[in-house]
Amino acid sequence: MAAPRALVQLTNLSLSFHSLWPPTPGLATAVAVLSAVYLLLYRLQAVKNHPNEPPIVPSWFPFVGPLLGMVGEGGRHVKSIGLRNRDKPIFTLPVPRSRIYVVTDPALAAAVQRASKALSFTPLVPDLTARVLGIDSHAVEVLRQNIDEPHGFLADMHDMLYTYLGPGEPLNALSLGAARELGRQITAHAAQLKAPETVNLLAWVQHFVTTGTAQYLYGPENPLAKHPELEQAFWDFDHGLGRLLLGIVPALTARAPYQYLSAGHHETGASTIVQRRVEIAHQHGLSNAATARSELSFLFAGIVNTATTTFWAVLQVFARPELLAAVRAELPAAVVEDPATGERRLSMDLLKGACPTLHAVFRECLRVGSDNYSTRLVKSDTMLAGQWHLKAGSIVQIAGGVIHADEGIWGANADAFDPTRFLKDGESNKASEGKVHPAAFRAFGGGKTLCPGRHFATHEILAFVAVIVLTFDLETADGAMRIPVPPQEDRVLPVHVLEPRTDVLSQK
Ligand code: HEM
Repeated sequence: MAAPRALVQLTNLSLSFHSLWPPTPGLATAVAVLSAVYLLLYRLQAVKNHPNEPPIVPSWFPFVGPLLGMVGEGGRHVKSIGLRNRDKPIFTLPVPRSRIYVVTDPALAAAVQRASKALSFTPLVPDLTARVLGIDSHAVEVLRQNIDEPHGFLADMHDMLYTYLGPGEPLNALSLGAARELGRQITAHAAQLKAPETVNLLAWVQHFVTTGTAQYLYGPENPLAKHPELEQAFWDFDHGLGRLLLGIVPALTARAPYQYLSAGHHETGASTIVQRRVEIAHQHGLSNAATARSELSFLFAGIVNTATTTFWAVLQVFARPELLAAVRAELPAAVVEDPATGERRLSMDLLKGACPTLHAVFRECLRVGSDNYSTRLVKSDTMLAGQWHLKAGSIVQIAGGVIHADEGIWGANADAFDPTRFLKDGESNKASEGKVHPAAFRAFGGGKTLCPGRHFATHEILAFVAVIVLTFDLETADGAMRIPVPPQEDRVLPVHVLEPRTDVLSQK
């Protein structure tokens, strides 16, 4: 016999329920079994693997709850669990047949970074790369060889990147190339402006950074210059990355980068760092097709964080007249004049030291906007900081978003945008006075995976924001007095600095 349906009638806002009670015997049994299974799973998830395992935060949906939460709410899900459990420097989220250990304390984050032999990101790279970039099985095998040993593909690439992007001549040359290219694009754009122009600020900045980065990294024959439609495809890829990581949509194609490599354009027009990357890929036996896909990850690393951080820095400065005035007042100290030609140009060397407010804005944008997770696989059972037992095969995530929002670290105004916290004479200058743990600033990750591009990104972004601030005035498209700053869209996997939840339309 079919169970009677519950009927809800809505009449003049009064509700009349026809109850399922008394239940049929079949329904009652099903409910009893489901309840028992639920209670069992709920209790099971709270059972520790080891007495010293970090405290377990149970999920309302045992085991799969954290994964469902990440699919539905992105990084915000784990961040909100972390913020509700501030008393726990590390906690455990049980997931099917594994554990996720979430670290929310800077000192423990530093301990994770130090334990790089047992806690490593690299074993996760081959599968993630295959999922996101669609590289062939031979390339995946190459990535798997000598993981965490010298002379594997990943180790060689890692060492080369840290050498070429560390302080020194190659970094200076690349920074200068980037600043010149972005400066050239902005100047050309400003020169053709006859009347105020209304733009979507994020898209506007993204355009310059995308085409500029492709140009200075890969040269004039770069795929984006040859196929302008790829610019939108690149950002579609970016916005689909969360789903690619979760394996939800099929991998992309990389035909244009393949054509670029096959024609040998990297040998003639690309930056030295890209030439070295292609060399290493070929030395390890990667085909041009796999190398082309692998390069997409470098283009991605070079573009997305830079574009989004530049957007926030420009917006935050123009949204606060007093901040705009302060930044404009300090910029002349970074401008040098060529005595021979009288030509005035920004000095990359002077920019960071001579413009502390601009530098503080940059760092505060990253603190507020970066919810990234530094992820590690537990390769063998590990006692972290002599206190916490981490089980082999589990995942450790350092929750940047929780650490960046911690009032205990940043002060009572942790949720506010306040660049003075990074200024020596600032009002809330805990950070600049060295009272903040060095591992609390998570925007560039840390330890072995610390972003190799951080020096370069700092030069590039400071120079780019400086050029925009010196070249344009910005006002809202609707003529409102103040430029509003929208909240961040945090319901995504935070694969890079968060974008705004709503568009910012402004007039230049
Ligand atoms: C504001 C700009 C940038 C931010 C916020 C940023 C942030 C990050 C973060 C959080 C990671 C992962 C760290 C971890 O897992 O612990 C990373 C990795 C990386 N970044 Fe950046 N990045 C920026 C700009 C750049 C630029 C401009 C480049 C290159 C030109 C670059 C190249 C890389 C590379 C190659 C990796 C992977 C390193 C590895 O796995 O060994 N980044 N970055």
